[in-house]
Amino acid sequence: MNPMKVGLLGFGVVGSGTYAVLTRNAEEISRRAGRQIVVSKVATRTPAKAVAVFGDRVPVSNDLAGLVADPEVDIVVELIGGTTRARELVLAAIENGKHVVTANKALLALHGNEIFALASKKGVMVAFEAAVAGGIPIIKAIREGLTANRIQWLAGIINGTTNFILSQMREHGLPYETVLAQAQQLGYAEADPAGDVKGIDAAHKLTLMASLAFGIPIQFSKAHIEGIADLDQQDIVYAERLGYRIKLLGITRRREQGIELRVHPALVPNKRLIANVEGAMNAVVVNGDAVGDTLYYGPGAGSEATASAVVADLVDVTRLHTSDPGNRVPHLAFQPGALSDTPILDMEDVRTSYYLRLSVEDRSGVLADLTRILADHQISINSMMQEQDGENRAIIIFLTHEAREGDVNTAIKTIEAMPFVYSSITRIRLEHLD
Ligand SMILES: NC(=O)C1=CN([C@@H]2O[C@H](COP(=O)(O)OP(=O)(O)OC[C@H]3O[C@@H](n4cnc5c(N)ncnc54)[C@H](O)[C@@H]3O)[C@@H](O)[C@H]2O)C=CC1
Ligand SMILES: N[C@@H](CC=O)C(=O)O
Ligand code: NA
Repeated sequence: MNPMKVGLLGFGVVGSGTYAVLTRNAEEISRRAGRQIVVSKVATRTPAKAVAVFGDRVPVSNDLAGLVADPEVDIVVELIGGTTRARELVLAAIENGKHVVTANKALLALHGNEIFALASKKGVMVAFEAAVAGGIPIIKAIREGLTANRIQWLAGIINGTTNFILSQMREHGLPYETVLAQAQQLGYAEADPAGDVKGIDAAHKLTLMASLAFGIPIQFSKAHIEGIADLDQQDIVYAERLGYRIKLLGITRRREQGIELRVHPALVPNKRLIANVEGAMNAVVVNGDAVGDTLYYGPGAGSEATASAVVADLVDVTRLHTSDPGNRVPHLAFQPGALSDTPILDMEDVRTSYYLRLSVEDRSGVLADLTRILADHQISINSMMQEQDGENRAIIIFLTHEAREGDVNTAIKTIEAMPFVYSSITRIRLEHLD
């Protein structure tokens, strides 16, 4: 049988890893796929690196539009990143009847609905395992392995850079800026790490997982996104003393009124497996009504780890490309005509627990006033800690039971206006993950 011909767009970290894995494991991959999968063409902005690898065995150019139009290419692998040029090329490839494999979570979070609709119309596959949690086969797990379940919620550490930063801050007590520079040096962070530290990269991945879990269109613009830049070292230390770790979590949960879709730092009980995921590793917990909790752990980034997912998609596409498009696994796990219009909840309507830290005057009556204000806003205290903070000052930390975010916001404003409160309140959500 003729080999399946792959056109590679981009030859950076993931592009070069994809070629390395495809080549090294060629024999096993063809035994699995039923035929050989070969890179037949490469197009990238600066071809020198690829030319050095391919020599004259494979044509390498900077003609990306030419590659997606080439009748000899069966599958286009988009690994250039970004959302403008990548969108044009992916749509053109689909228009030309080619299957697409991409690692580009930003592209799919912003333009996935359009891309999947066109792909369904054209009867081609767009595979994206590498786009969420890199090498962890989480798309496969949610879309196929858990298909019997009504998924209730999922939560994940889905950005390696921020998890590395938080781990280093906790273990070595280093300030945020120092650790971020370290993450950049080690190559975990992007050249511009803003998307990582602001939580945007995690929100791209979470938005895709929410669609797969709940059968809703991709709605990145409705995600609530907070990053880790404002986290204070002292809260990492207090959290530890209270039996928690602070993690940047992506959480999506089905509620009666709608779906929560949020990325923010959170205290997680340190007895939870996910609280012990350290460094640049990723992990996702998925809760289904039949199976209960399942946990997926592994490298969310890196050249060959991400390539592992890209190549798995290539094998899937190779196995399935002659199948009836109507019988393939739907892009978003649910049939395109069966997506639901369940709304994404406003952050004000999210319910969770909270860690609240504030500095107050140390005199009688203060605690009573604080607890009264919290009670007035339907916020019930689970536990509290108090310690001296210089003369006549005390630091108070409340851990609350589940409360409505909007009520917590109002209570915080009321408390901050009290004359005996010396600081703004530090509020970090607390997730029991049950
Ligand atoms: N690096 C990683 O660990 C992971 C990356 N990804 C995703 O994989 C994709 C690729 O990432 P990397 O390989 O890390 O990036 P990279 O920056 O190492 O490589 C990008 C390649 O595409 C080329 N390129 C970029 N823009 C281009 C344009 N407009 N026209 C022509 N060529 C262009 C570059 O010259 C380079 O060869 C991105 O979407 C990224 O988000 C996903 C999971 C993990
Ligand atoms: N910058 C990302 C790379 C993979 O998606 C991360 O840090 O996780
Ligand atoms: Na993955």
